[in-house]
Amino acid sequence: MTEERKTDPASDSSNSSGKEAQGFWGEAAAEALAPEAAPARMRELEAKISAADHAYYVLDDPILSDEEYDRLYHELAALEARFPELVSPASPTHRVSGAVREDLPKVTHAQPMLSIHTETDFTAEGAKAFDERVRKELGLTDEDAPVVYDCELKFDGLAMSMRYEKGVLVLAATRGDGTTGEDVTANVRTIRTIPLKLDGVPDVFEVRGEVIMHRADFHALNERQLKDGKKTFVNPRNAAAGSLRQLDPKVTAARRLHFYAYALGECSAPDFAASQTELLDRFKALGLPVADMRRRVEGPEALAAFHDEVAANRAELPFDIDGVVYKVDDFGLQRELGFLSREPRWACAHKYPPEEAVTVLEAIDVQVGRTGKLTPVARLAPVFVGGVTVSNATLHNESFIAELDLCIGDSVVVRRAGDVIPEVVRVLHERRPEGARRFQMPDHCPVCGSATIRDEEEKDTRCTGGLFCPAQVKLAIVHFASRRAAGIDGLGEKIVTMLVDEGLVSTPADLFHLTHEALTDFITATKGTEKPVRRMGPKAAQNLLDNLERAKSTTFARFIFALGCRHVGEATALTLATHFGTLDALRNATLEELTHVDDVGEIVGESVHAFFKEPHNEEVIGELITAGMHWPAVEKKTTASAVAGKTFVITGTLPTLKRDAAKDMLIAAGAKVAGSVSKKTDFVVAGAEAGSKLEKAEALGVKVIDEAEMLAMLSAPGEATAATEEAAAEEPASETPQEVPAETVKAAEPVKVAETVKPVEKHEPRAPLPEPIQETLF
Ligand SMILES: NC(=O)c1ccc[n+]([C@@H]2O[C@H](COP(=O)([O-])OP(=O)(O)OC[C@H]3O[C@@H](n4cnc5c(N)ncnc54)[C@H](O)[C@@H]3O)[C@@H](O)[C@H]2O)c1
Ligand SMILES: [Zn+2]
Repeated sequence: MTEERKTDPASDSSNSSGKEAQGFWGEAAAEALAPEAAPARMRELEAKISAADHAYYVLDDPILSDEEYDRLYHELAALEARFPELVSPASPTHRVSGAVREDLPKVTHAQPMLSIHTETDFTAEGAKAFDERVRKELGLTDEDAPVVYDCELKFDGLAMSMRYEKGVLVLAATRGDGTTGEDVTANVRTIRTIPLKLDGVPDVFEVRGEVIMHRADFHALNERQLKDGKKTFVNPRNAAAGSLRQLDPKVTAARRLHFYAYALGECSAPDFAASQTELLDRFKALGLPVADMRRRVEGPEALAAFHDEVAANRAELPFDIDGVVYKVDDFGLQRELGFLSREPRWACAHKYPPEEAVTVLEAIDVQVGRTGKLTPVARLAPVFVGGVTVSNATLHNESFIAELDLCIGDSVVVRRAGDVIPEVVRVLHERRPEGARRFQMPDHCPVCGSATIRDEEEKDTRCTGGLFCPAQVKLAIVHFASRRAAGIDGLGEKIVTMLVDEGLVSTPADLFHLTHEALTDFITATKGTEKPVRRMGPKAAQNLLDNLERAKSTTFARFIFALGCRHVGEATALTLATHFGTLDALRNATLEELTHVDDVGEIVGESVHAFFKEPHNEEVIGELITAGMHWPAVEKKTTASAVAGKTFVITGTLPTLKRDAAKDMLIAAGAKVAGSVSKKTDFVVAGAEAGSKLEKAEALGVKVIDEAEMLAMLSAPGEATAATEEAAAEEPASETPQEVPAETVKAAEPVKVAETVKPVEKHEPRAPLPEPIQETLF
């Protein structure tokens, strides 16, 4: 770091480590500078700071982040301390920065408006340093009582002075350069929380405080600006300044500004208040807005405690603050302490680490989530922001990168507020280096190498190797095993995690190769006791194996649903099963054939097509069939029964059928099955102990039937409706298992898969898959 500074004093963007990261900003750089380089560096810093001041105070459109500005400022101040003979009379450190807009009327302040000293140490040491300085100035020793302070929020807005004469608001002015400000009276009158009249105040009464904009209003304003094709504001502080320093009060009125009072300017009653606390209490009693978050305390520990407490509650405030302010409470002591150039000695700002910082985007990595979503992640040159060193930030998706117009190599503004994950919020396009590269989403999954597919609707890119990709395998197996998919009881997330982490299973097909020995094996416990433990108890293991055996006999629709192909919910699985009839027909279907299936459409069609095209998936599907998964042959079209198109609700315990089975039968016959009774319900099938649903049916006059009547209806012919049409209408387009209907089946007994069937060759696309035997019997 030191070396770097020596050889490249102009490098302003390397700001990552060491002393500076703890809040000592540019001072380290100043210490390291060779004396012969000082004059040039100081002139350079003055020019940079002046240019930044102009952009910030006059144009309300900063060209540096606050963190960069403060670092340059502190470097200059430290150089001035080290080389006093080189200090320029026009140095920006000597004046209250700020300037006035030429087209606004000017006001000379009756009393100058000053800045305040900033503590550069963000820790409790900052509070201690201030207290020590105050005690020293006052000549206090350890024997003396602690100093009493008033602690306040440091509002991040712009300072403003309001003059009341005989209780009437006659003038409002911005701080400007401290001596001369801008007359913004007409604009200030539009701020609703500011009283235009005050009762019982001295004849001349100047109230000073901060004009701010709430974060919510700031975001709304920027949205409006975007919509109207106007320039957006960088932060609420600049938006507040831009809104107050306006030629047209109507614009200010529309911007919803707020004001908080914290100081007294000229006042015709010299004894109006004896302390800062009393002043703020009196302001409040007069109806002036005063922030509640303030405290009168004694000694440096209490200052630091206030600093900490406000930090913890900062995110909940509706507006931005950039620190807290400590003020010696007693006005007598304040007078004694006096001023040092542009700053009172009796106050200091104790800031928080900046929430925004500038750094360089070094690379973009891609992570694959549990659902196969590819997420680009920014690899940043480490930067100290929001109190921690940040080197990664999520970039969400390709559109986010496009909207930011972000290239690898760009300088970016990173924001980290509170516990919120760091974000890239802006690109400094004017700093784009030569050779900056655009990012492209990879066309193959970085984890498993399967092809990726772009989902236009959801604006994201996904790995298509759902059955194979290690990033997705846990969720894929949990879904595969879920009740209305393969229906393997006892395979919840916890067991699946264990099986995958222990290396026993890496695809759903591996489940069928689990053995009792492997499941009940002893493993060394990693946490707590060193005693070896069993993976599973013998009984639980046997249950799982039995359930796996049972799950081999399934239906084609359940099988399709279990594969977990994106956008294929239960209803789509049923549609695909009835439309294609066989696994071979489905996996060989062209994109065109798929998108022409009723209720499938383009997005689902593309997803299914990509899924079956991916050799890795095909391999796993082959293994599932070889392992023995089978289903009865599918009857492609059905004659509708009397229940087709009707809506049923099932309630209570039916005498012979499980509710799930009854539901499957109804759906397969083209009925809808709803969860609650409404006017749209055609029939309620009630069993024993039916409760509120039955009452509701009776109240609404919905026909109530029993299981026998339902079965009779199922076997009675109805109008010619295709069963699938109705069922597919309620597509739950999600990845999570919901209610799945079975497809229309022939009442054939499941037959075992022929043992002679060979598994598909690995990685060989379109090699024939082993067929469940019923289908080859056709
Ligand atoms: N990004 C840029 O290019 C750029 C340029 C110039 C200045 N800045 C920022 O502005 C800062 C300097 O601005 P400054 O001179 O106004 O100093 P400051 O904002 O750090 O502190 C002084 C100001 O604090 C405000 N304040 C808020 N709450 C207060 C309270 N309770 N009591 C008293 N005062 C309170 C007042 O407006 C006062 O003028 C820099 O540290 C930098 O962060 C940034
Ligand atoms: Zn993958």
